[in-house]
Amino acid sequence: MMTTQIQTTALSVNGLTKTYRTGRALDDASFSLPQGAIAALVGANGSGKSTLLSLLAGLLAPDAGTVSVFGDDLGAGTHTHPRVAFLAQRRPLYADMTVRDNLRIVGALNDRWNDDRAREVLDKGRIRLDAKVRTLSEGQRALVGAALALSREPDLLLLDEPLAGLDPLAREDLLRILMADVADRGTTLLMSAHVLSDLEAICDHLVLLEDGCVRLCGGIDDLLADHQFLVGANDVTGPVPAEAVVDERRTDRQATLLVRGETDAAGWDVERPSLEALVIGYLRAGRERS
Ligand SMILES: Nc1ncnc2c1ncn2[C@@H]1O[C@H](COP(=O)(O)OP(=O)(O)OP(=O)(O)O)[C@@H](O)[C@H]1O
Repeated sequence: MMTTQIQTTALSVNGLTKTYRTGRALDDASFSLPQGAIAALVGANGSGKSTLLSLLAGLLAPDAGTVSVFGDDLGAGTHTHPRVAFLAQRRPLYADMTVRDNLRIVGALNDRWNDDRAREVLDKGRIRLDAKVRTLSEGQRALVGAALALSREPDLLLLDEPLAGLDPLAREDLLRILMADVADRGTTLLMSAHVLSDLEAICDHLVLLEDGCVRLCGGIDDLLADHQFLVGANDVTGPVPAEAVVDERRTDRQATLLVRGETDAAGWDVERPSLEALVIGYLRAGRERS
């Protein structure tokens, strides 16, 4: 018997726009993520990633556009949603208090709270409850931040550069804990990152921002299948339509084009991009445009 799987939309963003006094940080951004997606949010410095995450977390009010989380509209002002947790880049913890007191305070502030979940995460990270937060390393603090976020049992977890400043082992610990949550609870993750090699193995969706606009988004397998590198001698001009070319590199001898969609590649060698190469192609093209 055939079964039809109906995909629930975890997050739907439409025309989201935010302007600071310094200028427009997010410009008519639209995308959606299915429930259970593990999505990487990438873009150059200043492209709007933190602004987008703060808007989705309901900590900033948009100038225009809508955000819907599991079908609930967040509305126009600053509204947090009980099914959403946000781990901000600066990991807001009470540094002079113990880990236990941090849990107690954040637990008291949230209706949805599972203290056992926090203790489980801290235990996995070998972090003592009576340790003062200020005595913890960067990696340990990241785990405390993750414990606080995961104990709210979010269905959508937003993470702003969760791996920044962590050594490879601490990154692995944090990713393992996040992935266990995804496996246990089907949590949808959207996390910003600069180092894609960390996320390549675990992410299945990508959202790429360029100057506040969503330049690329979708399932990673589909995006990779829809792009190719065409490599040839520098004098190959080939029948590639200009609008298909995302990025073009030329050295004295060789030309490399990143193209989107099926094109006639006669005269070129065709290579499939890795996720990192695809993202770098878009970022480089974006930098040249700006
Ligand atoms: N509170 C603020 N007031 C004024 N301008 C801001 C504020 N926050 C961000 N910006 C500006 O908005 C733009 C987007 O910034 P944002 O921090 O969202 O980008 P980002 O992609 O997260 O950057 P990074 O990768 O460096 O963390 C930048 O030009 C930044 O200078």
